[in-house]
Amino acid sequence: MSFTQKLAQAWSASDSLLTVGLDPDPARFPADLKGRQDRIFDFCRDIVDASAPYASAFKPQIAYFAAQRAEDQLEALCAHIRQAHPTIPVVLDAKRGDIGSTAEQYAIEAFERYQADAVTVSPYMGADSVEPYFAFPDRGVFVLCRTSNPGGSDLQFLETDGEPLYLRVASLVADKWNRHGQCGLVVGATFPAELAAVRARVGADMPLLVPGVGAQGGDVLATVQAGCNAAGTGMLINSSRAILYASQGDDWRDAAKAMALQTRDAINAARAQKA
Ligand SMILES: O=c1ccn([C@@H]2O[C@H](COP(=O)(O)O)[C@@H](O)[C@H]2O)c(=O)[nH]1
Repeated sequence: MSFTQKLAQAWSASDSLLTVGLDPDPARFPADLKGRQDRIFDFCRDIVDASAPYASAFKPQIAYFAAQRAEDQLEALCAHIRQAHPTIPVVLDAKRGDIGSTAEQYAIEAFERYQADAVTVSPYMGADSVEPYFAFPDRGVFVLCRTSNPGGSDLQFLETDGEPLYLRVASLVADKWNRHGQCGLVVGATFPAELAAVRARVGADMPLLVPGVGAQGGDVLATVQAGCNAAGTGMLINSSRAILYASQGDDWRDAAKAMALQTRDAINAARAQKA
């Protein structure tokens, strides 16, 4: 089954557009995990299991694992999700971008080592830097377009031939790079007007990975109004820290579960309002 099919089934089966972001920061871990050797895996596994009923995707951010020399725990986590929650796709947030020969290695890392269903990449180095990912046509490739951070405007808003660069990226991906129907775009929830412009540019079918609700303050209703397609889907709305660190007390698993439910319900209330 392709990534796109798996994602469509996950949206439908879970009735959720929530992507739970996995950004494990040991400095913010609850006390009961202190001293455990595999605490990054243990923390993420329990978050995954608690939030899975409300999630249609998981998004581990690779830097949080690599910084702690915990890539083996990321491998184990991806294996756990495949085994315990096989219908929920894993989007590896790696934001890679390099020359083709190196990109081949990054693609192998994402799709063979971690067996991710999809990966995030930077478009900045152009077509040959993303081509190696397309050699895995059953996997998803999310290209950075209009990122959620304020500094994203430094380059993404530059005018090129009368339109901002992020819209050129959206057109390039939709018209040229999406030969296998496997591409998506990353567009921040913190910029709903640009999210609407991207949706209008790429049409209804392209999935948009949308970080920025929760800790970054993006508005859920504005996000859904701007980015959902007519079927009420089309987006992976990501929240990481707001769910992961909903509590640092003994109730952290229940608090994460409750926050995932609350976020899923807020998104669904906005979908109902849009319909
Ligand atoms: O434009 C982007 C692209 C990626 N991210 C990533 O999403 C999460 C957001 O975490 P929160 O705690 O929900 O703010 C994080 O992994 C970022 O690296 C993004 O924020 N913006």
